[in-house]
Amino acid sequence: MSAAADRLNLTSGHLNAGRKRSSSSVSLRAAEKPFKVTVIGSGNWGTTIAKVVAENCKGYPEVFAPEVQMWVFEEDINGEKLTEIINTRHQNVKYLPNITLPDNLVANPDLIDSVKDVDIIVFNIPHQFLPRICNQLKGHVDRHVRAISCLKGFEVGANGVQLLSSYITEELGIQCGALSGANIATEVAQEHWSETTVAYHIPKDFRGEGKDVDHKVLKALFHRPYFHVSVIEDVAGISICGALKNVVALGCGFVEGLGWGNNASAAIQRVGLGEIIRFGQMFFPESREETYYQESAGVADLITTCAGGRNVKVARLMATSGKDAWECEKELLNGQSAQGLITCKEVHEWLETCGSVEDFPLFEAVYQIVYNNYPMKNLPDMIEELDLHED
Ligand SMILES: NC(=O)c1ccc[n+]([C@@H]2O[C@H](COP(=O)([O-])OP(=O)(O)OC[C@H]3O[C@@H](n4cnc5c(N)ncnc54)[C@H](O)[C@@H]3O)[C@@H](O)[C@H]2O)c1
Ligand SMILES: O=P(O)(O)OC[C@H](O)CO
Repeated sequence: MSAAADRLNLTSGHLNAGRKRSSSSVSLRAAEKPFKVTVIGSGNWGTTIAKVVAENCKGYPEVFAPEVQMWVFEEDINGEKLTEIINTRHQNVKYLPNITLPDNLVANPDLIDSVKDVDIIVFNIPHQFLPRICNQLKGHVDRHVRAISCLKGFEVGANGVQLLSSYITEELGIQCGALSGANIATEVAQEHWSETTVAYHIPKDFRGEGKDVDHKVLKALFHRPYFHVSVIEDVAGISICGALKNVVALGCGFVEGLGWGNNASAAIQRVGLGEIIRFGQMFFPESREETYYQESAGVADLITTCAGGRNVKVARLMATSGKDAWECEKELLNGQSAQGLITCKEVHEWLETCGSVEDFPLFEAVYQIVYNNYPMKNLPDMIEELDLHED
């Protein structure tokens, strides 16, 4: 095959849509051996991203193996296994109902079997389950496997506060980037247009175009006509925003539930964006400030989450019902997770460890409301009292 002939000219609608920094070329080299892809996770976002990935793997057989495995945490749904329902009726009736999934997406309840001979793993589970999943995967994933984390949260432990992509790299010894954006799963699943950001550093042991994963491969894997992908390098920036916007969304839900309206919600988002950026500057200086403003994973995700995400809904119900966070999550989400409830505790623990709680009054207020029943009506004072700019 000639050098020209072994390059795929992906349609301009595929690789060239929108402003793109990493993939101005439309040409993508056919893989020597098509990349085999597995998605770990089958919740609301896990199933949606698996649909996106399976559509592209079917569309680009020169680059990807058409069959995509999706690891499913097995559940019994009215006497039937969830995996059987997905594989026969092509719907995830519990976590993404009324969306038809591609028939090349195969649900697999066996985690280890789902990553057999895999080249690319897409992690997409609620982040509290990541340590157990990584523990199970240890020893079963080759060091040349590449990964993308779609999770939103942090890992806080002996190593301080860690990005989940770094945690995956450390636990499994594989290169891992991240995908994050203004992406309410059901809207993406319904193929309503949205944007996202993928961030990935090319590793030192990169084996070459056509043999290894690069920015163009990642764009081909995730970009759809209804899901426009920007590929950048700032893994830390997009991950910080993705994790912390969930904490800000809880704050928005509280003031909305109290009936304070749009001005109060905008104030929380303003303060929240400032704290997100400060968190990045203090603890992840490699993150880039422009990512917060320019990328879908930045302020756009903050806006969409605060408008219609699960965290805001849970916090709103807490305010209107007086019930605690866990009751509200259970009542509203049918087994899905409001990640901000866990993230605000992780952030609090980390900030306490490094004596920086007072630098992040909104994050701290949200933590105190969720875990220690502080009255939400005091939120403005809690932010004001600790305001660094006060004389
Ligand atoms: N849903 C969205 O709109 C959305 C959008 C972007 C990013 N995210 C992020 O993606 C990540 C995954 O979210 P999601 O919406 O797919 O999940 P989800 O909130 O729908 O959670 C349900 C999933 O958790 C699984 N689960 C339950 N118990 C488990 C266990 N013990 N071990 C492993 N898995 C278990 C369930 O089987 C199910 O697949 C989160 O970090 C979330 O913040 C979500
Ligand atoms: O429903 P949430 O609050 O988990 O937010 C969903 C996505 O993260 C929005 O991009």
